[in-house]
Amino acid sequence: MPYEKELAAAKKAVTLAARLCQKVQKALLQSDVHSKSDKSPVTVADYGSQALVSFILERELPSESFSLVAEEDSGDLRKESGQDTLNRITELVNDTLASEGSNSFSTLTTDDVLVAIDSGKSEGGSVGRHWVLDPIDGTKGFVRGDQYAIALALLHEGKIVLGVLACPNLPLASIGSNQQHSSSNEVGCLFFAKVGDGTYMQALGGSTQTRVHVCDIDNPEEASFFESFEAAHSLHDLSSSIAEVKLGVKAPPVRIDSQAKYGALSRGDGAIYLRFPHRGYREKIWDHAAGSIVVTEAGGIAMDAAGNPLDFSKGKFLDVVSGIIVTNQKLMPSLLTAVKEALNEKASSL
Ligand SMILES: Nc1ncnc2c1ncn2[C@@H]1O[C@H](COP(=O)(O)O)[C@@H](OP(=O)(O)O)[C@H]1O
Ligand SMILES: [Mg+2]
Ligand SMILES: [Mg+2]
Ligand SMILES: [Mg+2]
Repeated sequence: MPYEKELAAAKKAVTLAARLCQKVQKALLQSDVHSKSDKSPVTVADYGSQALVSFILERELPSESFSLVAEEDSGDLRKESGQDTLNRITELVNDTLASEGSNSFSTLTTDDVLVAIDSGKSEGGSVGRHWVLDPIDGTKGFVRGDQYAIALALLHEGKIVLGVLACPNLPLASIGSNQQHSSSNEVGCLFFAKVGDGTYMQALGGSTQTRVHVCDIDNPEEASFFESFEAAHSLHDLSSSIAEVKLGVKAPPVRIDSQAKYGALSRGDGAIYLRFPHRGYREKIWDHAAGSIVVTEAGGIAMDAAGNPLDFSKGKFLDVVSGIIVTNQKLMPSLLTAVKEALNEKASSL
């Protein structure tokens, strides 16, 4: 089966990175540092997650040439002022590797950690294979104690062929706004997809996997929609005018951070995800690579606001027209029409 060993390595890497992030988030919430706008613990988890994923992928796939496009770089850690942070990251990475329980465990030095982080400097592109990583997507959610994701995808000849999404705080039960209250409050989901093979979900750290599908709603009035929690990341007014006014969606928006939105959509928790960044913002491939294949392999579609497919082959930026929209096959035509109308109205009112 194509990409079988890559998928196994990606799941292992992301699961370990999630363990590191959970530990840091717990300490962060207990120490209340997040309310003091001290960014260092976040940095520690972002860097630690990136170092771990990079290290595990190279270790598990030694025969392949390794290229990684990732969000973070080690610049600040190489400065005098970054020494303490680097020591803390190295300790976290080694503790997490030790918890893996394998015999092949080796202790990493601070230099090893810097090298692992800097493996993420690749520019990607349309030729060859490149891993694409967001070590913590939804950093603001992470600091708040809310949703975040570790998002890893494989780009091959310009197409995303595999994606793994760990969502440590996402309930295993549905979070859609139309859902009945669930008796289970267990959290921690791992979504994964390979091209042509469907999307699966399992409990983070568990082994039983279930195939998931986007919802099959065709009446927008019965749909619900996801958007960013952060209004700075997406125009909430525009989403409301599209979903509520134009499409007649009745349910209130479900606002959560990170690519957990793609994961939730892939299992049918809601029907639509709308993202309209403020003018001038350029999307990055790591913010959508894993999420988009998780949704498309579950039967959904992700496009830009003009109806173009997402093109991950142009380097680290994902250039889109006006925004990103995601839904099932049945709703996409009416969603596209509503989006075009709303964007035209917005343009003519400026
Ligand atoms: N002004 C902006 N507009 C749109 N997206 C932004 C933004 N500033 C940051 N982002 C991106 O939004 C991502 C989080 O998305 P969401 O709002 O869905 O949680 C961030 O990922 P990181 O948290 O990995 O930096 C970041 O890449
Ligand atoms: Mg991100
Ligand atoms: Mg990030
Ligand atoms: Mg970031």
